[in-house]
Amino acid sequence: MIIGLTGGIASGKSTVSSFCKERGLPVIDADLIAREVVEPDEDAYNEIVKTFGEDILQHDGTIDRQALGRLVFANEEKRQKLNAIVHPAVRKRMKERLNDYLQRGMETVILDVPLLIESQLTELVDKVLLVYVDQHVQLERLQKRDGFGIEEATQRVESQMPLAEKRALADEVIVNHGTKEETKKQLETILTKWKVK
Ligand SMILES: CC(C)(COP(=O)(O)OP(=O)(O)OC[C@H]1O[C@@H](n2cnc3c(N)ncnc32)[C@H](O)[C@@H]1O)[C@@H](O)C(=O)NCCC(=O)NCCS
Ligand SMILES: Nc1ncnc2c1ncn2[C@@H]1O[C@H](COP(=O)(O)OP(=O)(O)OP(=O)(O)O)[C@@H](O)[C@H]1O
Repeated sequence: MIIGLTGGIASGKSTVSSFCKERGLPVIDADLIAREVVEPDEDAYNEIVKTFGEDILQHDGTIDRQALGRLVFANEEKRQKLNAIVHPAVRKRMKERLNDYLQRGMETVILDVPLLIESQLTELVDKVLLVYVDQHVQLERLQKRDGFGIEEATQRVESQMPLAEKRALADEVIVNHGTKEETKKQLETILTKWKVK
């Protein structure tokens, strides 16, 4: 079974995916792959520099993620341009990793993809598991974790489909308002229901 783990920025996906890893389940993390495919020897890196200019580079030539983030989350057209460069490469590498795991005989694989629903990647998965929080909790946790002000945090949250809408498209929902322990219990209940070993 291929499980698509999704949510919104700072909703708690990494928290849930680390519980899955602790339990021995293989997790493919789209955020990590999105970092790999923009390293300096990759095609997407050259496209990004061509599109956004050298101002988004650090002294060592790697992409300054803070600077690029400030640009794209303040401008929808720029965010779409970045998506058009990065997403095909992420999709390709995710499929390769998934095939590797399946060939090695894994019965369950978790795809941790923040934009699973927005990017129509649900076709890759058998079940969609959503990590949900109310928007005020999401904004508070995002500001606390990344040190953003309310304006920057709001821009990032609003660049994604509202979690309330994603809820209707998920097979199961973990509500991540309580303690991390309570979240872990919800995950266990769902995995048991899905007969994941
Ligand atoms: C804009 C970038 C440079 C900011 O980097 P930064 O290190 O600050 O954030 P990071 O990559 O860890 O992402 C944090 C969260 O932001 C959200 N997010 C990232 N990219 C996007 C996007 N294009 N649109 C909406 N939300 C996004 C996701 O919820 C993600 O989990 C980076 O996010 C990026 O290259 N984004 C484009 C690729 C992408 O869509 N990645 C998401 C999964 S494929
Ligand atoms: N149940 C919880 N109670 C309190 N804090 C939490 C809880 N779950 C997650 N957090 C905190 O909220 C922040 C966001 O969680 P996490 O990093 O797991 O989200 P994410 O969905 O993976 O985010 P992103 O999409 O930005 O990568 C983190 O600082 C995390 O420690």
